[in-house]
Formats: sequence, structure tokens, C-alpha cells
Amino acid sequence: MKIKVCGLTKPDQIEQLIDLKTDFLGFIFYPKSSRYVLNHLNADQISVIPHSGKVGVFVNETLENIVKMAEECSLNYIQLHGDEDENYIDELRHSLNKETMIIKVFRIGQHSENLKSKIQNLKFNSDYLLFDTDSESFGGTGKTFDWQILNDLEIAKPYFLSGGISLENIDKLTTITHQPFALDINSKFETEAGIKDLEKIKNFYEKL
Ligand SMILES: O=C(O)c1ccccc1N[C@@H]1O[C@H](COP(=O)(O)O)[C@@H](O)[C@H]1O
Repeated sequence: MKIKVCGLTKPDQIEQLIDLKTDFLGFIFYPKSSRYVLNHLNADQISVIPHSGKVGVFVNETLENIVKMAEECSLNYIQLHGDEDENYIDELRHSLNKETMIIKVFRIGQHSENLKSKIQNLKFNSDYLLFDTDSESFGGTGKTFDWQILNDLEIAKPYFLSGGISLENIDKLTTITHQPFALDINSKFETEAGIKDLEKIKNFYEKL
């Protein structure tokens, strides 16, 4: 199973994660987040990171800004973490470089009764799905959702599992029938927002 480490802000930590063969490096491009990458790194610094799994996380951002950031930062994946609809994704697809993949997020909360029909009716114009816990801040809360909900869905795309994944709950992964393509870890592996605890991440790799 692949691993994405999200919310990166520090060049030395990015280097260490590359040495650990981390599959995806996640950068938050949501200005309201405490992990907003452009407060720490500029576009050139992100662009030269030697990795083919650079993911930019956006929340209800304009198409123009996403395309600009994708180009300037040489992003390989765009993670749409807001309320972007299928028309928006179609437009984005046509505006992005052909090699750039799109990950559409479904935030699962208390009002997710119609999630099943939403997923079943999708045109699936994204390349990947990502399931995270819903919250007012959109993500990065460290809270999990009930993973059993996934057992009730037909998931027609490879998906990232996210939302409060930690060393403590990773054992429960076996209760999910359709296994994730990748695990997305973030706030449970930090000493403070945007600063990763590399020892914890190494333990996580060993536990998998
Ligand atoms: O991390 C953030 O600050 C953030 C802000 C807004 C949208 C998404 C964000 N992060 C994403 O949230 C999930 C889960 O994180 P956590 O493990 O619950 O802390 C992850 O996909 C991040 O990409």
C-alpha cells in the first residue's frame, strides 16, 4: 500500500521522506490552513523537489490559481478537498497539463446519508478518490470517520484513506473490505502543524 505524507513545510524533512521512499508528498495550498505551504516555501523551492508524487491540496480554489500553482510548482497531482463539482473537475482537466492527475475528496461527516448515491452516480472524471473526515476546516483535524461506511460503497477508483490515521488505529485497516490504494497521514505524525515527527513516521512504515 502506498503512503502519502501531507502538510509538508520543511526542506530537510522532505529530503528525509524522499530517502524513506515516501510515495506522495502533500503540500497544502489552502491559505486558511496552519500548514499553508506558501508561508514556508516558494514555488521555485517546491518545483525543484526531485519527486514524481508531489500533491497540491486545494480547497474551493479558482481554476486559474490551481493551474498557475500546478505549473509553477511542478505538481504531479491536484487534490480537490472542497466542494468542487464534476463540471469544475472537467474544466480543470482540460486546463491542466495531461500528465497531472486529479484526486477528488469526499469528506464524510454526520450528514453523509446520501454518500452512496453520490458515489454511485459519479462520472468519475477524477483519477483517484480520497475519503476524509468532514469538518469546518475541511481537513487536517486528526479526526477519523467510521471506516465501516466504506464497506457499503462500490468504489470504482483507487482511493486514498485519510482522516486521523495514526499508529494507534492502523490495525483496524483490516476491517475494510476494499483496501485503499494509499494511506494519507498528516496531523497525527506532527510535533506541531507542518512539522513532522520523522521517528513516528518511520515506526508507521515498520508497522505496515
Ligand atoms: O492539513 C490541513 O491543514 C488541511 C486543511 C484543509 C484541507 C485539507 C487539509 N489536509 C488534509 O486533511 C487530510 C487528513 O488529515 P489528518 O490526518 O486528519 O490530519 C489529509 O488528506 C490532508 O491532505
